[in-house]
Amino acid sequence: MSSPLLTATQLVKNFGGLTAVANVSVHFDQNELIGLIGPNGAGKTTLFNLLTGVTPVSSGTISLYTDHGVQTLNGKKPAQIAQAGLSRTFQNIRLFKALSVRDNVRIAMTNHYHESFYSCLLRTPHFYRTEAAMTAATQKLLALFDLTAVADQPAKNLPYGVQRRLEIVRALATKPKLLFLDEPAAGMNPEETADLTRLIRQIQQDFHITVVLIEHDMSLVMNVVERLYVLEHGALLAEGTPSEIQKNPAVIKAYLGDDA
Ligand SMILES: Nc1ncnc2c1ncn2[C@@H]1O[C@H](COP(=O)(O)OP(=O)(O)OP(=O)(O)O)[C@@H](O)[C@H]1O
Repeated sequence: MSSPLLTATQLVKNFGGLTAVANVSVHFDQNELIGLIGPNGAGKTTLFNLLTGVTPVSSGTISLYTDHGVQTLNGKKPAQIAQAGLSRTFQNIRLFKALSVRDNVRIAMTNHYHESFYSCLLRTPHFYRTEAAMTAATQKLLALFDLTAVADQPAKNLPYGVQRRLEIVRALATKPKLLFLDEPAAGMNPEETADLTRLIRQIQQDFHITVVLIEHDMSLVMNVVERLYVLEHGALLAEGTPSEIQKNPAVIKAYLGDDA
């Protein structure tokens, strides 16, 4: 029996007269790999923005199941939501381009390692223990995702597909329970997309977290996810396994068209 991780109930987002998300309810269980698909402008990124606190909801509730009971995420800031265990990547790459690969990962980690101002200033034993723990955790992540050889290079020197991989590693460095990936394969060549498919599976196996993926590349989505939500015009059109979605007449009509 799967355990719930996050539920969002009747989410609405209005931008002036436009309803970008219309009464959408979704639930994500622990260790699930979920896809979110839909035509351009369907409301997928807006839904991610609502769930991660980037955009406030017009109405609806977002609840996170934790070891200490159910926590509502409504009204929380992105940093508080990240602290609660939700992490994400964006459609456009957002790295510190001039910093090294290692520093990009290390900075993402600082949210998780708490050090007081005085501890930093006075260089207490606790400060050195935290520094050592961050160095070890950074090295482990870089090794796991095949980035050790480029650890000292500025992020901007990496090929596009590797920059995207680094973004995912940065999101993982915050130790999330739930990872949102917004079109991770956008702009990738077939070889990079195949690498990404392996990477997403590896994250599932090694980190035991829930991954929610927005993706236009149907072969990637259908290959990787266990369950899918389909949005159209801001509303939920369908939910099901990849094979159920591929057979769903409403989805075929609205979205998959001749590709189904
Ligand atoms: N900040 C905003 N202000 C006004 N309208 C917005 C804003 N953000 C999104 N929208 C509108 O909301 C609708 C949904 O946009 P959204 O980006 O969520 O769609 P999407 O499914 O992610 O599309 P795509 O696949 O093209 O990325 C669109 O009509 C978009 O123009």
